[in-house]
Amino acid sequence: MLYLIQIGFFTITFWDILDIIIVGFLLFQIYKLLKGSLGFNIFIGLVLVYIAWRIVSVLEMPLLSSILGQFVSVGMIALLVLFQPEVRRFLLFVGQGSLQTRFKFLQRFFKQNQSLENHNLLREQAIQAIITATEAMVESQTGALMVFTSSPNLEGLYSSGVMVNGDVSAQLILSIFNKDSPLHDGALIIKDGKIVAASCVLPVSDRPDIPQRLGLRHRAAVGISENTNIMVFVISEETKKIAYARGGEILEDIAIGKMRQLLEKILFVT
Ligand SMILES: Nc1ncnc2c1ncn2[C@@H]1O[C@H](COP(=O)(O)OP(=O)(O)OP(=O)(O)O)[C@@H](O)[C@H]1O
Repeated sequence: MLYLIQIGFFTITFWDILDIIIVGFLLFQIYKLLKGSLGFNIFIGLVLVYIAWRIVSVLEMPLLSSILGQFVSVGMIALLVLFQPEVRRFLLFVGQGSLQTRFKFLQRFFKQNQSLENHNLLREQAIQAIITATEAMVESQTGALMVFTSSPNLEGLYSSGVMVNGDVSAQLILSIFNKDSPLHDGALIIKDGKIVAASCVLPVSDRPDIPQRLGLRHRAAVGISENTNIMVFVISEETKKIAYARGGEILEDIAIGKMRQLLEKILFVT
């Protein structure tokens, strides 16, 4: 036996301490459950009877001890009957607590996996939507300017256009760049996989080395990509070619497969 304190015949062991802590915890939980209810007074009454029984037992008063003893043992059954709803609540609380802790890790693991799967699915859908819209615009010789960013400091740019705040879909992109749409002029801005704004005016690059054949749409793509981490795709209305601008440089006439590869690299990568 592991003795912690021993004063003459009076000894306290480690198990006594643990016993007191557990009983204290259980009494506190019962107090929390019954606080404010009528059952609280009954509970206090029963606790007092129990304490009295323990005292008379220690003092070796047999008659009183056996009466109170009977009362306490019948009292246990009465307690269960009287506090049936509270006991149920208590057991539910104990069971729920331990189950929750046990499964918390698994829940977190599955949640993380699920959100990663959702993220990848959304990303794949967004890339496919942009590719589908691009193919359709190339086919119909529709000019387009699409800006991709994750920078939070572009408010100035949005203010020149119209806020959209929509999910990326081929239909939405095609409707925006449709020649009859009031939003077709200017740039579409996609931030973190969302279409944030359309019809935005971009700063035009004045670099002298940009080929003369490239007009304002391409120069605006180069302009916004200079000194920023912004990537831009341009679809030429005139030549039906796709161009890609980044870091102030422009790659003309990229294949649709190359565009998909670039989108996979830049579009809300985790
Ligand atoms: N500063 C700008 N910001 C955003 N979009 C612009 C800007 N300047 C021009 N554009 C867009 O470019 C269109 C004009 O394109 P323009 O023909 O001059 O350019 P381009 O580079 O030759 O393109 P394309 O090959 O499609 O003709 C405008 O209708 C407008 O939609």
